Amino acid sequence: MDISSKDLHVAILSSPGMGHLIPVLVLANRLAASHKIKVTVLLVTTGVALPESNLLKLPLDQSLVEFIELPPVDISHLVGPSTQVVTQLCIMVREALPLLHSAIASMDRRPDALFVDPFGTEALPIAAEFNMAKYVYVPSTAWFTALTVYCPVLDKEIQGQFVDQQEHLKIPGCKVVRPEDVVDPMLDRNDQQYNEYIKIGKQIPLFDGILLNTWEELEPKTLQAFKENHILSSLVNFPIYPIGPLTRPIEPAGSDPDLIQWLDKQPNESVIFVSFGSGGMLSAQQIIELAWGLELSQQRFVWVIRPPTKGRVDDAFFNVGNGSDDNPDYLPDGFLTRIRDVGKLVPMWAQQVKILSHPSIGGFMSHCGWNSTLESITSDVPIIAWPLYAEQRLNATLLTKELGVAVRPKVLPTKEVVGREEIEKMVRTIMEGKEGVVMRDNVKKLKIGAMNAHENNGSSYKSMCELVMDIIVRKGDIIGV
Ligand SMILES: O=c1ccn([C@@H]2O[C@H](COP(=O)(O)OP(=O)(O)O[C@H]3O[C@H](CO)[C@@H](O)[C@H](O)[C@H]3O)[C@@H](O)[C@H]2O)c(=O)[nH]1
Repeated sequence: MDISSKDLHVAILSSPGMGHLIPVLVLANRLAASHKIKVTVLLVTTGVALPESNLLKLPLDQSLVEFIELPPVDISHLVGPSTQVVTQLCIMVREALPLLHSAIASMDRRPDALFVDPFGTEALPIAAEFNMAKYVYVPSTAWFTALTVYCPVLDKEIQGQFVDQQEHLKIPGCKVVRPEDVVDPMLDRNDQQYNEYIKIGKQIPLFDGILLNTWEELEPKTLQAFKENHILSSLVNFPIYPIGPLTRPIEPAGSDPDLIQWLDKQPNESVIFVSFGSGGMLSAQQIIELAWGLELSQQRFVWVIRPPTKGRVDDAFFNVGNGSDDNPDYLPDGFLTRIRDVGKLVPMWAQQVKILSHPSIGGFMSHCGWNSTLESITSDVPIIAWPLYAEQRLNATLLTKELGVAVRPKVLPTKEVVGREEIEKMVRTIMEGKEGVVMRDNVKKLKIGAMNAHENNGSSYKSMCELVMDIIVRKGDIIGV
């Protein structure tokens, strides 16, 4: 019996958070649409509504993509007010593992492979029990992944906090990491999220391969380092599948037709879009500086606005779906009247891809979540990099220092307030300065490279075919053909 991709069933486990679910849905779509694979997406839920009801309609081929929301997990007895997001995510998925087990056990057609995101690596024994091939899907860069799998080595080599190191962190074969760019879980080695992160780094290499939402031409050096086994030196031929960029399609006609009509009336590349992902929030003082900076720049803008955070900058991560903000009384006096003709505020959540891909958008002030970054690149839009949490400082450094498609503030926005003059300057730089023209040119070249990667002979297309072939071979081994 010959097995083809049409005979395959893949289950994908998504941890909570829009930044995790969206890339999983997009991957599910791709497997179904291009390879006719049946896909079941299993989402770990927390009882909070998703901010976008249309999201689940994303699959192009509803007959091949099934979506299962696992029953909500309650972790309130396991966390406190100071528990960090990464720790919460790991606990949520851990608590959901028995639910995942029952969901798979009750499937009529047992999946041939289980994909998990980095927070789902503890599902490994479930994949083994059900004879499934197992892969980790990291919806981010190869650089971040290298840091994650190499962190257990750095843990042994380096004394003291990573952020206090005088020298850059070295990962064999890869670009160095500046101490100030380390991911959030590496900021404090005494916090539980550091231990969770180390555990993830140790577990990833136990899978059958890693899928990355990047492409060969974007990160050649780091991908080469993986292939030549510099990073995972204990393993021979550990497969890496750079299958990106996978980005969500433009949202269907939706909630804010007035905004799109307004954008239709603006000149090409004249509007800056300001949004900090699904979880990003700013302090009260930073919101005031940002409002002034936008106003002083005299550029048109669309700003996804949320109330000031009372605590952390990632405070909206688990509950953005619950909020509303119709009364932004924290903005400077008279701001709304003064910006009436040039600025639009969208409370809490916007149709980001629809906005970014609109011809009138000429810049994106972004927290540099990797989905937002890819959406910006594939819409030809240069970036003001405003990293807040997770691996976003690494992404901002990649965008500014290596790819030349972004500017960023001199200070880290999580440490100091970025002043209105600097904001004004950055906005003008990308919207009307010479540097902005260069960045726009660079981003257009990146977009062409990204599109080529998905062509029939493109690197990501080939990588995806190799992945599908790997699942077929493993299924063949199991059923003995
Ligand atoms: O108003 C909004 C805000 C966000 N989005 C969408 O939500 C997603 C947000 O994803 P991302 O930009 O990656 O940010 P986060 O939600 O913060 O994502 C988390 O997950 C990413 C993938 O692992 C990491 O790169 C980030 O750092 C991490 O914070 C994107 O598709 C956006 O288009 C909207 O559609 N409307």
